[in-house]
Amino acid sequence: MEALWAAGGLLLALALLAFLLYCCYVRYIHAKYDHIPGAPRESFLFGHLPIIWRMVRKQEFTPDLLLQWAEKYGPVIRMNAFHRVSVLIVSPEGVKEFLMSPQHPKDPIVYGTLFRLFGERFLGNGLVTVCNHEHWHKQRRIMDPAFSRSYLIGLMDTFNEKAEELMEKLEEKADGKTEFSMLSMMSRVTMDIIGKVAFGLELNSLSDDQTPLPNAVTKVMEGLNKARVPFMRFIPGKQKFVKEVRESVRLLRRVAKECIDRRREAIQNGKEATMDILTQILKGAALEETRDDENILDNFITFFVAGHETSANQMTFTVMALGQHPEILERAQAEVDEVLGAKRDVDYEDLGKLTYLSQVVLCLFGALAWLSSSSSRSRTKAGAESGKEILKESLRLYPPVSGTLRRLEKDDVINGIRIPGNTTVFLNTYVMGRMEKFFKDPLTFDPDRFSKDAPKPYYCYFPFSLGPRSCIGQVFAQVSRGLEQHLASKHWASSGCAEHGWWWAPGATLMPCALALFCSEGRSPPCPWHVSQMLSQEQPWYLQGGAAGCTPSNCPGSACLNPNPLMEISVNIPLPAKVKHTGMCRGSWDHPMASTDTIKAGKTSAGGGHKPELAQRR
Ligand code: HEM
Repeated sequence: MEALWAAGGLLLALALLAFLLYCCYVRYIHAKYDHIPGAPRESFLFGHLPIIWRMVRKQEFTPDLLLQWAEKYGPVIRMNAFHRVSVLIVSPEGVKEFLMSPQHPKDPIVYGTLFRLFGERFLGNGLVTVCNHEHWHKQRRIMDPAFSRSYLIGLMDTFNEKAEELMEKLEEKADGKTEFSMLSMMSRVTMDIIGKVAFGLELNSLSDDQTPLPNAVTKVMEGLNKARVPFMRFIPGKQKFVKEVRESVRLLRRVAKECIDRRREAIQNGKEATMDILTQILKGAALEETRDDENILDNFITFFVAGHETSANQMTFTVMALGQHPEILERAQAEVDEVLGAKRDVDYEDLGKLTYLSQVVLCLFGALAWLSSSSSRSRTKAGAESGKEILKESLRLYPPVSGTLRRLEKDDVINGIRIPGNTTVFLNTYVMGRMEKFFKDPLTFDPDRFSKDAPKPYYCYFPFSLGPRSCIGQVFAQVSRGLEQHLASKHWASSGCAEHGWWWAPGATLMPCALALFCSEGRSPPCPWHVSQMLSQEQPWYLQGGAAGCTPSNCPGSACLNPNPLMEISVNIPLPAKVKHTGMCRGSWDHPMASTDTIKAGKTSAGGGHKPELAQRR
């Protein structure tokens, strides 16, 4: 017994000693980095983590904290977590240094966490996550031709076809009553397009939302967002979810394998291989000395994940922004009318002329052409002259991928501040895109800031990243650029609340949350925040769409011109019986293209993310 006590005591003493030594190490790290400005640490050990945890708990939007820090402590800002220090850099000099040179690899500590998802191999060593430069370069060189101009010209038919399918779906829904989630529509169309053009798969997720592969991708994205919660995998009550995510990852890899086997067989049987991403992946694999099938599967998943959600989010954000700015919408419409006229399908050559939409590559324009040709809008030159800026501006304020991380291996000096080697460096386009220092009046949506005569935002704007590791799918992403036109021409729009702005779900990518919208011309939009409040209130609520500070007591009755029975349809969650009346005021949102947002955020799988302060800054 005594021996047991002694052993226990010894273990305790050793643990204490280890802890003390660890504290000394943390102290040493603090001393090494404390010359770099940063917010005060909340805790010796946890550093700045408690601030972030608190925000995550309150479902606040963490990139806004970085923005505050950048403005207060920038351009080089220290962030502590245990013995690790990351440095956020918000200077063009720093962005240039870290993104343009292959000398600074992606940070393996951060990207390594995407190798597996809840224990299942996920992105592995695919193109986004691979950190070893040689390995990355070999893969990228082989994939690049799949994104060349000649390849993209060959894809026009597919894009036209998918665009038409989407437009048919939207037309079907546009009866002024039917509710649907715009984000989910965008997600499905981008998934169908990537499936087809990258891997020759007909997913048909736009017409059938029960197809297994798209559902698995959605589940995996949800898992990716939730995986940020520490020890999520081991939390009781989350086991079912974790199991579903793991099964989805396995399903993706299984489908990938079948698809690859089919393609290999076809090639062996002498069939001419389509020049798509899969062919390129296989070509790359064939050049390797040892075949690495797992790496092929990594890339299959990488393209699905990297390609579809980012594009869908960007499309939806842009649609929302256009909904808020009818005058910009009109200019965009004018351009499409002018360039496409009555054409139904769009040629590759047309794309260059749609300057407003910045070298649009994908042919959602096919449908747009048709839609705009049926419109009676007047044709002006204004749109064509100023067009291409909208999407750039949308990506400035709402970049789906907010930033990227690099590893600084040796000491360096940026903006006169010495950064020690072996540090994670964080470059963030969301933060820089919202700083007054780089963009005048940064929270105003103003596409003209990207016009051809305006000063170029060098190294402070990088929604597709910059340099060698920039987005290979940038041109694919332009699929979105037709969609706004369609939405423009059909009076689809979305809205936010003057008080609460848009909802965001910070996750693997930035995604808009309050996205279920339906085409309801002439109807004023309710504010998602107010609807959510209404749902959680005890007393009956009088909903006053979009107006700030609306309460049952101050609802000015007569202002509620538009008692709206459809409100109940437009809210995803069944309204409690106690909601007696849902009138909507004709307030600042009352413009001819008003439509309705409904609540998804905070109550749904989107993860919720709401930050009231955002609104004032939009
Ligand atoms: C609006 C849409 C998109 C945005 C905003 C976007 C943004 C980005 C960003 C910021 C990166 C760098 C990531 C990092 O440094 O960790 C990236 C990389 C990448 N993206 Fe995209 N992307 C979009 C669409 C696409 C599409 C459609 C595809 C595929 C068809 C794609 C495939 C990739 C790949 C493979 C990489 C890794 C490139 C490399 O490291 O060589 N992306 N993207």
